[in-house]
Amino acid sequence: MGTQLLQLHDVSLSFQGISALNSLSFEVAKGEICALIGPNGAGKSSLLNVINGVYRADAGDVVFDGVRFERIHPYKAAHLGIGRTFQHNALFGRLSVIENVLAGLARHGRATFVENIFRVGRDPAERRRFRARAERILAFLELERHAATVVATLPYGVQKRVDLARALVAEPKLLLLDEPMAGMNQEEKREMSRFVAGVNAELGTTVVLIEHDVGIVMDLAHHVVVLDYGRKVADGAPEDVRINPDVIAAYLGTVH
Ligand SMILES: Nc1ncnc2c1ncn2[C@@H]1O[C@H](COP(=O)(O)OP(=O)(O)OP(=O)(O)O)[C@@H](O)[C@H]1O
Repeated sequence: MGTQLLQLHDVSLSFQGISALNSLSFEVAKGEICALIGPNGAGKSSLLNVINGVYRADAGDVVFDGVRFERIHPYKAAHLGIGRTFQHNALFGRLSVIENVLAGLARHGRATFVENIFRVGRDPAERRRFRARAERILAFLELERHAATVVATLPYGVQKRVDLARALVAEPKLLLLDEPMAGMNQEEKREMSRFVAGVNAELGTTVVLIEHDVGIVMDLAHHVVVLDYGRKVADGAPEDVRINPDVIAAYLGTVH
């Protein structure tokens, strides 16, 4: 798929002497969907946290869109074009869907988050532009009819899509999704997969996602990286990774 958008070189990270990532290297090509899989505690979330600056690696470096860094502040990562959703719901439950989506632009404008959502920002042109962006993303994710709905009243699967909208409204080049389908039933998972595939194909966003459901991963991802105890055990096309004996031993045989 052409050039690399993200490269990790020998990244290591440990917590109080316990290794979470062990000299990990891999690359993500521009325009692909890359899935990170591996048993619980393998280091998947830690890896996303290093890429977007929540954690600082002990060693190694990251190159994103031609910019090399050993450490990066999460604000800077967002400005460079790295978007993120979290494993646990980080939405504002009492605010509406559009207010939550506007919160995804808080780091990108001149007005503060509160000014934006309550429409009292300093710059009316910016406010209009942000609202138009939020409305476009809601339409793309088929959330328009929920725009004014308080998030906490929506079904879980729809809330996860609002979380996706909030990450996407900033128009990231790279979208990091931490278990976007966790806790969903099969129908919700299929629906979410369809939206992630649509974001990738139609908006051109490169995606790195963590997902435990191997069936979903095999259908959705172009590229799969398998971690075990902070090390990479496989890296390749889904059809090759699926038959790799190390993967079967490390992951596919593990019950979650
Ligand atoms: N903030 C932290 N403080 C201490 N240890 C941590 C911290 N974050 C992660 N770890 C440890 O690092 C290792 C990797 O954890 P991580 O959450 O990255 O794995 P994971 O593959 O995302 O797991 P899961 O599938 O359960 O989310 C684990 O041993 C975990 O206990």
